[in-house]
Formats: sequence, C-alpha cells, structure tokens
Amino acid sequence: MTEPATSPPMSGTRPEPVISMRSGTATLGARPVLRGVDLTVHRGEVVALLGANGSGKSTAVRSVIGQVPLTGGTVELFGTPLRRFRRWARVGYVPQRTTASGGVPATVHEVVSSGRLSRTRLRPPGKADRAAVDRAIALVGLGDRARDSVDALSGGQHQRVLIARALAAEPELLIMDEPMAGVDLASQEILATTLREQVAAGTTVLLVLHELGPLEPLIDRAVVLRDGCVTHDGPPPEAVGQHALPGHDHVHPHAASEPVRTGLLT
Ligand SMILES: Nc1ncnc2c1ncn2[C@@H]1O[C@H](COP(=O)(O)OP(=O)(O)OP(=O)(O)O)[C@@H](O)[C@H]1O
Repeated sequence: MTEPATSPPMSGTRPEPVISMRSGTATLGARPVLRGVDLTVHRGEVVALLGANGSGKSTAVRSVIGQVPLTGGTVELFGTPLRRFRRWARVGYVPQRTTASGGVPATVHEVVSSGRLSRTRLRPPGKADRAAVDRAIALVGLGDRARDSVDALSGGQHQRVLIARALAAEPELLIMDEPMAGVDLASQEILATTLREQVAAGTTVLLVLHELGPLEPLIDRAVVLRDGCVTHDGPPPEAVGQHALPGHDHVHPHAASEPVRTGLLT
C-alpha cells in the first residue's frame, strides 16, 4: 500500500485538504470543459460547487474521483495523488440522478448493501456491516421500505436510496451531484437533515448545486464555475430573498421573454 494508514497531522491552523485539484483541465469530445480549475476542500468543510448548466460542475467532480481523466493539472485525495489512491471506502459518491436498479429488480436493502462492498470486499458481511446498512437506510427515512423494490419508489425516495448507498460505507468524504434535483419537498427535508447529521459527525462534503436552497445553512464555502473556470471561491453568496442565489433566473415584470440572471452567475 502506498498510502499512510492514517491521515497526516494537521499542518498549521488549517486542516489538511481532503480534495485538492490544481489547474485541472479536461476535454469531453473535442470540447474543453475544465480550463484550469483549482478546487480545494478541507477536512470538515462543506463546499458547494455552483454554476449555470454546462459550466463544468459534474465534470469537475467526476475528475476528482477519476471518472473523467484530466488532460492537465493534478488531483489529490487525502493527500495522495489520484493515480495512487486506493482507499475508496473513504469516499462516498452520489452521481447526478440516475436509476439505482438499472432494470434489474433490486430491493432498497440490496442497493444500499452494495454501497458497503468497498469495505467488505470479498469477505462476507459481518455484524458491523449489517448495522451500517440498516443505519444508512434509517437515516434517509426508508426503514419501512427496506424490502421493497426500488422500482416501486418515487424519484425522491430513489435519490434517498442512492444517498444511503453512499453512506453505507461510512465515508469521510461525501460528494453529491445535484442531490436535490427533481426531489419532492418531503424528501428534500429528509436529505437536508441527513446531511446535517453527517456534517455534525465530521464528514467532509462537496455538493454540486444549482442553487443553495434548503442546504444553504450548511454551506461553508461556495466555488462558482463559468465555462470551465472558477469565477468565485469564498463565502456563499448572500441570499436576498431568492434573487441573489446563483442560478436564479429572475424574470423582471417589464422583460419581454429573456430571463435576467442575477447573483454570481451574471
Ligand atoms: N460525453 C460528453 N461529450 C461531449 N461533451 C460533453 C459530454 N458530457 C458533457 N459534455 C459537455 O460538457 C459541458 C460541461 O458539462 P457538465 O455536465 O460538467 O456541466 P454541469 O455544470 O454539471 O451542467 P448541468 O448543471 O447541466 O449538469 C457541457 O457543455 C456538456 O454539454
């Protein structure tokens, strides 16, 4: 193993970076999608990655976990260069909403259990593994649906299953791509509560968001992308009603048809 078993001590007053992307560039097809992105997330931080559609948010987080190779720059996870990083149980990833079953009938319990595989590998699951799976299912409020097929769930419940799958490995770093997109209000509240509990327990979080919304109180720092470049890295934008939130399309009463973008995306 090339990595230390435990994290190195904190240097200075700042906790060590859990994610560190430096000058990241990436191309999809012939299109440059990331154009020199610096993205750092320190231990215990909750960082929101914001930006308009197509600005490169998903590509940035997919580069962080190695799903999209960088054409330039570097990524380190927990201080280890990505190409040498092996301890994936430390990382929970919830992709932009997809189906959890892929056409194969599976129960909530089965899907969430699959999230524990990064810890159990080839050994049979033990008591701690079963407890972690049950805990993750309960956390997202699906304790009474554990034996149901995921096909029978609503979109919001489906998203909760995907989050429980990520939490089953008890990750130190949780990366979620638009967790609130298309999720009903009741599920949004459950997700916000779940996330609050994870953050209180010390989990580091990187969230791709269209707007801060109900997660706003949890966010320590916002990084805004535009056309594959970072245009803001600092305190989350002030919410003045809903109008100052990034991504908000504000249609002025006098405007004919074009929405006027307000906030950091203008
Ligand atoms: N496989 C692909 N091949 C070519 N271009 C792609 C591919 N996937 C994404 N893109 C393009 O790359 C750009 C960045 O996409 P990305 O999904 O990272 O943006 P995003 O900020 O997450 O957007 P959204 O909010 O719509 O999810 C977009 O213009 C998108 O059309």
